Amino acid sequence: MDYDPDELVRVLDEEGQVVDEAAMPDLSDETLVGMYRDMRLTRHFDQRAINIQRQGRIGTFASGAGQEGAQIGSTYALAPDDWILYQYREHGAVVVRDLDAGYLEYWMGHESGNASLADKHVFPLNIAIADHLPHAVGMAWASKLKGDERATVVHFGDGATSEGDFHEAMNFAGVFDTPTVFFCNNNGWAISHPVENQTASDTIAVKADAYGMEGIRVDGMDPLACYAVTKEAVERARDPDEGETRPTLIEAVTYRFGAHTTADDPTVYRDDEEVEVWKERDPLTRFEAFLRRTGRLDDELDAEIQADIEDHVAAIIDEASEKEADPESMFDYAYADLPPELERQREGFLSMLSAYGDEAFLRE
Ligand SMILES: Cc1ncc(C[n+]2csc(CCOP(=O)(O)OP(=O)(O)O)c2C)c(N)n1
Repeated sequence: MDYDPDELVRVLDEEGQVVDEAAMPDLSDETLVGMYRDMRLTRHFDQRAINIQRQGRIGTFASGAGQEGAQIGSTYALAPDDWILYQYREHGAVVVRDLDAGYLEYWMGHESGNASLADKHVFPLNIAIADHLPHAVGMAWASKLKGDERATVVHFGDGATSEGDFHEAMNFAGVFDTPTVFFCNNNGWAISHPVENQTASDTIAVKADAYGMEGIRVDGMDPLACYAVTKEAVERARDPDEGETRPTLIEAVTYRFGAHTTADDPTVYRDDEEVEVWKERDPLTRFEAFLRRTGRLDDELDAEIQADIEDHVAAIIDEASEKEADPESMFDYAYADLPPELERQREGFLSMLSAYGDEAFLRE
């Protein structure tokens, strides 16, 4: 699937010029600069997380670099108590709801990290692809039944659209008119599979037709366009005047600049030239150019923002690093009662730990 700007909803082009004045969201200067700060914070967090993974302080990390415009633009369009369910790469959505040490704890192997998002109306991270889509529809259905006028936004990748859960969730949402915003981050790849391997449809957005809902294809590298289409989708979800709620499928055409995770090497399946072409469309660079051109950002403010986000990320890394890892806890959260085979593995693991300490991890 190509990136053809003429076929996407856009507000800004690659140079940060406004290409569609009518679509320009009505946002204060403070909010626009806030969006930029959150995008930079997300990119910086991402880089630091990869660094500390390399130092052995995180198990595996999924970089979201390149996708900040889609994540932050869409999340700014929500009310603070709208629900967010995300996959594992959309750190920007968490950043908008306030990034703290708890989030990093998840990546450092502490179950407490998952629970840290509950009071931010963010569900725990979801590794099992597309499993969270039916949950998102259920959550939205609950809002509809309660009449609390909350929308539920669910993030997933292009690969997730090949799962049965995607189709079941879309079907249920269409039939029961749940206030769900399906936000597909089409970053071109599902690990080593290009999006062309996922579907024979022309686009992902077109699938909305089959389920009787609106489908929108937006430039995922343009935070303002992502804001605008999500705002519209969220309004359609709430519809307070009519008391009717409607779901929407948004396809944000974006790109993952880095590896699938720190356990992956993308050079074996995709060309460096492709990455370079997409880097020209970097959402951060274009948004920065827009803010500078319109007099909302200068070197002084930029340096202030950079210093502030560096301090913030350093502080949460220090705080999260103080927590002692508890390797035994890896057996704790999948089953209420461990099946005999896992119980046996747990016993074996504990006796290795007591005999060899941390060396136990290095033994065959
Ligand atoms: C149900 C399930 N099947 C397979 C996997 C292995 N897996 C992990 S990530 C991934 C690719 C997902 O791609 P996509 O949905 O496009 O999201 P992206 O990683 O590109 O953000 C797969 C197949 C999994 N985690 N869950």
